[in-house]
Amino acid sequence: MQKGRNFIKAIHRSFFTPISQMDHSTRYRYGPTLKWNPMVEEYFIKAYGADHFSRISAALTRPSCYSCIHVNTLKSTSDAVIEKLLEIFKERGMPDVVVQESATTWKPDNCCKTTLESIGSAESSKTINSISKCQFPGLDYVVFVKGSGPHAIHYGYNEGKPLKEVIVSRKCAEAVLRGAQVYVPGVLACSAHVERGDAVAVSVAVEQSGPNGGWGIAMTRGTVLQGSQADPYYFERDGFYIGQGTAMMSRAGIFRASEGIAVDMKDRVFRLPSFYDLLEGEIFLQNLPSIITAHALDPQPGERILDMCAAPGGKITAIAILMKDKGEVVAVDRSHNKVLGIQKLAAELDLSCITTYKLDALKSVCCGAESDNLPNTWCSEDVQNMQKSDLSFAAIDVFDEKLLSQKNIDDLQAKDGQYTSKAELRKRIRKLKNGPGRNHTAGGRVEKSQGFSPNSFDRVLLDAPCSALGLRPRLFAGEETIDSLKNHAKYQRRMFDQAVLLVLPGGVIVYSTCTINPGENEALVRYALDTYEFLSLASQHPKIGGPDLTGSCQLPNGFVEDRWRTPGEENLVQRFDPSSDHDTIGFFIAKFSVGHKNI
Ligand SMILES: C[S@@+](CC[C@H](N)C(=O)[O-])C[C@H]1O[C@@H](n2cnc3c(N)ncnc32)[C@H](O)[C@@H]1O
Repeated sequence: MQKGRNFIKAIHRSFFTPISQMDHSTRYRYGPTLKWNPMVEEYFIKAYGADHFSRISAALTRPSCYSCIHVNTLKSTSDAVIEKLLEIFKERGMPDVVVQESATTWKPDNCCKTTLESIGSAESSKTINSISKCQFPGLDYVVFVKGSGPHAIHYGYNEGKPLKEVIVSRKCAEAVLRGAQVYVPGVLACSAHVERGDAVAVSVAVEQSGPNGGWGIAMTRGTVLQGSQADPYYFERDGFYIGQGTAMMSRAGIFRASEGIAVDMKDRVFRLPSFYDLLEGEIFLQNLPSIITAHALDPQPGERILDMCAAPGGKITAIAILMKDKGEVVAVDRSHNKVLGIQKLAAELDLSCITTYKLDALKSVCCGAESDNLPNTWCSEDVQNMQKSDLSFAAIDVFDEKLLSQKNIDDLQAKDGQYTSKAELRKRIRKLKNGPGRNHTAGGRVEKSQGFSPNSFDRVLLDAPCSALGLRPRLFAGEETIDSLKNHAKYQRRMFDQAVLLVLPGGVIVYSTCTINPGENEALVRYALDTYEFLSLASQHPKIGGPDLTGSCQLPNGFVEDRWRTPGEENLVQRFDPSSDHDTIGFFIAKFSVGHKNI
């Protein structure tokens, strides 16, 4: 840790510019550059071309400029929802929200500036939000609410009078950019003498590369900011200001409390209305590509459907709604608490056709009598070993080390009044985060599944755990290495093998990810078609995403070699490009028709 701090200080010194020579007006702005692992960056530049990749990289740092609302058609209609939302916006002091003719999506140009230059110079303007029904065929139950940004914010900097500031963690900042408030655990540093009610500028500390090639944040929670160049990450935070808010606690209070809102955000770089707790059961927020994934599966009422990685449950509930709640929809996830989350969402939406199980998707085929004649690989040691070593694979699943902060440890030690091992503390902190645990959950029970018989589902969705490099907004992307990307791909192929066994001949498999990594997308499709000759790519409706990448990619050092689609097949998949006009997250959908199985 000390080494890292010295390294950061060295960087500070080497870039030191006397304060009088700095142009502070450009410092307090939002114009981040995404950091990648250099090898991964080189791979993506090869795959996309330098210009295209730099557009993708810039788009990832911004949220989509609209919120996408899925209306539960079993309970309501888009028209009714639009009317209710207008009423709610009026009550919230936004009487000028207008209803627009149906929209496809909003081009970023119309609401969010696309280039870093324009981000830096964007003028703050009054937000006129609009609301409209989606125009894509079959998606009239989707409602878009337009937001705006990036806005230049006047933080009130005066020469010689430092701003009161708060530095938040990256995860916290990404949530704030999506419309959240700043909560106490997200605050890393705060100016001296901040009192409740003070206006504070909010910036983010993003991981920096350390001397040993890793990434880290060399800052202790509770750091005092002086508003000078000696402050931690002073130079690195240039262009990483996400808005201004009112401190809801004093500086001391923020670092003493364990929960609550620390800063009530009043002026945000991106203004997107919050839908928290709104019209529960009638609507839920869902990315457009996720909605389209459910359509691509084309589930029919009465069928038996499996979602192998179902939590938090967005796609499986969308599927159940498309099936009019008729049929058998099986939702599995390996996480007990996440399965409870699916149950909660299904109950909220009043869906009764969904059955949930805790199950490791790598073991989803039951290896009983029925499957005795399967090739060894399906239940082999290989698969079991992968499960043991896969903890680091599920990027969006990672345990939040932040919770193991010294303060949390101190609090728990103080409560106990005795020494407790770090492992025990970890367990308890996880409980604090995840709730009381499997045997003490309020209400729902989670059943464990032993797996399912081969050829027992009409359709299977594999919305695979992935590197999540398409999720927006994202302020750092350096954690993924070429090796970790390869591991994701291995894991996904093993899961796909299980999907192939479970689906009936004549059935459908839909594979999707929220990453821009072709090694987890196009390369999986190549693997599937090369391994199983009875699979073929099927066309998808509606088709909104672009074509996939064709050809192959090999780095000069031979590290990555991916074979992708062959020309002619590329239009059968949907690749959602975050830098495209649709302004969605980065996403990939492939749909396979299953012919007569010869395994
Ligand atoms: C991309 S998310 C799925 C999102 C979900 N389909 C939705 O639309 O709400 C991936 C999920 O896979 C789960 N997962 C990861 N590894 C798994 C495994 N081996 N078996 C089952 N689920 C797994 C994670 O817990 C995570 O919830």
